[in-house]
Amino acid sequence: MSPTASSLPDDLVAALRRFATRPGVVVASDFDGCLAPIVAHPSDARADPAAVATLVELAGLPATTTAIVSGRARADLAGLVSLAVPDPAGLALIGSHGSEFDDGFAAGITDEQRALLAAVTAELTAIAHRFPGSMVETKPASSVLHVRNAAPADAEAALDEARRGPVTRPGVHPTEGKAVIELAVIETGKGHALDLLRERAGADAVCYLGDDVTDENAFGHLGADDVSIKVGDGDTIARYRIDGPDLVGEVLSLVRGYRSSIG
Ligand SMILES: O=P(O)(O)OC[C@H]1O[C@H](O[C@H]2O[C@H](CO)[C@@H](O)[C@H](O)[C@H]2O)[C@H](O)[C@@H](O)[C@@H]1O
Repeated sequence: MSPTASSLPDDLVAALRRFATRPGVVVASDFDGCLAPIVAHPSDARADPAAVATLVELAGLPATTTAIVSGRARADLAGLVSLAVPDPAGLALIGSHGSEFDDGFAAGITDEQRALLAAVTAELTAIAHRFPGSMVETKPASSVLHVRNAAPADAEAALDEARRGPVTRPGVHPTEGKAVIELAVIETGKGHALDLLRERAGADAVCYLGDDVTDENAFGHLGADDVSIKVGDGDTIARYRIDGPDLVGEVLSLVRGYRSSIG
């Protein structure tokens, strides 16, 4: 298949062409805000089926590893991905901000951490009850206070209560994202997940797309031969930027086109 004209920036197209001709590659993307547009309720997020299908097709090419690296719990991520492509064979799904691989947790959870998570979840739930529109999402090693559907003043007050309360507990690792504050009881990092994918595949280069604060950690693990792409607005250390999730499918499709056309 030969790549066609693109609405992507010229320098990004050139970088993707160089990337696709490397002997071994990893192509990975964040989920929310990249493969799936941001929506009001986490359970309503839907990935672009064509973009996910392209990742699956890429995974079928020689020396090509593909992955979705998400902040979501892996089981939640797997459920949403299967709505787009029922059998995403070959596509690695990594949840909990890079900690939850197909083969289980990179780091185990101790009884002490489990107790801390229960306490933190109870505190966030109490905060959510006081601020209408807020809600708590639970994951295997973290809990998230969502304030996207709260009035602006309530949203800020809820986040402040979390920052002054459960965030200060020893052993809690807070991350702020898009209308959320997430409290984990283990250290997470999407960059570490990319390092593992690169190492396991013996890859020469990695291409990663991300839109949120936790994706900056992933971008920080990429080097000169890699392609880092920020999706949407906001400060970033990524080398390239595209306007929004609508263009993610185009990036993946271009890589597939270039990579399928090499001998
Ligand atoms: O790493 P990602 O795949 O981007 O996951 C990051 C978080 O995504 C979800 O929350 C975000 O998307 C929701 C649906 O569009 C939106 O309502 C929320 O405001 C966003 O923060 C997910 O719920 C979190 O668990 C992920 O950590």
